[in-house]
Amino acid sequence: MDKLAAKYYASLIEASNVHSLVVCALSAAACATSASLVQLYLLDQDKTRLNLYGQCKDEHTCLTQDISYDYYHDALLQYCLTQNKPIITNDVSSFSLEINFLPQENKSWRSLLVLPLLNRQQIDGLLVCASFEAMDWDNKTALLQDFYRLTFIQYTRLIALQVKDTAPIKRDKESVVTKEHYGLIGSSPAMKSVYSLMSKVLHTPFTVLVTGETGTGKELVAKAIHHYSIRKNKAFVVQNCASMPETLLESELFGYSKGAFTGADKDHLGLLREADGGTLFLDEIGDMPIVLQAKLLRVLQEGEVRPLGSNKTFKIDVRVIAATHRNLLDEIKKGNFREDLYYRLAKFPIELPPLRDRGDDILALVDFFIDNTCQFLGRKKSIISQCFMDKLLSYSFPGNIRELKGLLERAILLADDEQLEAQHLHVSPDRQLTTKDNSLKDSVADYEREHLVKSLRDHQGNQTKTAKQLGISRRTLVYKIQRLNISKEEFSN
Ligand SMILES: Nc1ncnc2c1ncn2[C@@H]1O[C@H](COP(=O)(O)OP(=O)(O)OP(=O)(O)O)[C@@H](O)[C@H]1O
Repeated sequence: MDKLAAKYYASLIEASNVHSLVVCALSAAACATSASLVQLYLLDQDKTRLNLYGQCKDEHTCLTQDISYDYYHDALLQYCLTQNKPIITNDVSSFSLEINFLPQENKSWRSLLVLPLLNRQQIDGLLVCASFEAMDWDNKTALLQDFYRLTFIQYTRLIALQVKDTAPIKRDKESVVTKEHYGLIGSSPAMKSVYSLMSKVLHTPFTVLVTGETGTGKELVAKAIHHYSIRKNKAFVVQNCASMPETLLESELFGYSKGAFTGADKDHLGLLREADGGTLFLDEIGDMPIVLQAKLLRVLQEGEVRPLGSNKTFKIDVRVIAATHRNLLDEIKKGNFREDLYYRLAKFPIELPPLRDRGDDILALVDFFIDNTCQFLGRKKSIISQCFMDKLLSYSFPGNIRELKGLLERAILLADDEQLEAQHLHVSPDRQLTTKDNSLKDSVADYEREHLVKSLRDHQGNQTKTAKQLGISRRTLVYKIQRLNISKEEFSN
């Protein structure tokens, strides 16, 4: 990197948008390491999702289309993020763990470097370098970390500039993150019931069980409960119970003392103690091994934890929020989940509705994600064509909000300009709503049409007043008028 440093540092400083910044950061790493593959992952604002921002493969740099990367299933990446330790090996095949983040190639990957990237003492991302040859990367880590520290400073500056440039963006009322919505987007009746439940449990120490299909926002709700509660200044600790083997999960959760097992060369606090005073979010609780369920129940009942290999117990004050997409009552019947733990966890259940039951929320979410993605990419805000929106609205979203977000990010990247057309939306045809659904859709549309026309008539065609009465934004109203093909004659007296 030394020789190249000047060139890349200069490009870093000169980058005028996030896109060119990422390209520069990837090229610099590829050049410094001579790796065949360089990937840059960044954590999202909430520090829960890892997004693949771009990769440089065989000197070809590109921003990726599959932005969100579900790293919970990659123990290696999780390890680097949680332990803040790089992984360097010249024998990738010796790992017993599956490495899903490296693309399948005809040859086998031989060397791997996974480097945690620090931004003001916090881990904000990971740099992955891989090669088919043996490499000597030990002496590159400090250089790369320094370079990326500067990249983060520049990144923050560019984002701030973008925000300033686009201000004042007047956002729709429903896309504004309001306090009563706890930072979540959506004001459908189904979501309002969720907010009401959240408001009841916020200031209690109750354990909460958040259920709902995958991608409905269970983790986001857990985080909101923490951030709006009196525990907000203490830790919010996340553990996915499906991503680790039983013994590792046990030592992660309960901690261990030095010498408890081979390799335990120092005391390990464990997540329950790390979350003391704060909140522990146990995702995919339905997948927790049954032996650990019994141990967790004991901790919840007694309010104390005993690390592995220790005879001391420690008092803890932790609010546990658990989440699952499984039906725990079914799991109890199958013998996979303890009934006593279920009743302990489900003291206060919150069920999140799937996206298809959230009515107009989809419009607010689309607006929100498009805004965020375009801002991040330094692009003008995308314009949605009618055919794009129609295709979107006739899709059933099995992956819910996460899928919606991914589809929009991909569409924005695929579009050559700011206009989003139907061909930019890659949805599986067998998930388009069926004819049967369509007849229901038509009846709903007929009813909606009638209701809108009446409301518009009542307000002499005044859109602001009509939107206010209907509890939607003016922009949504305009969109609906267009979609339902309502002409002016129909509501003017
Ligand atoms: N109401 C919302 N407003 C804005 N973004 C949301 C909302 N709900 C979910 N999201 C976004 O959708 C994605 C998925 O959310 P999250 O991870 O919380 O879902 P989940 O139900 O926990 O998923 P899984 O079951 O797969 O663990 C995240 O990027 C999250 O930020």
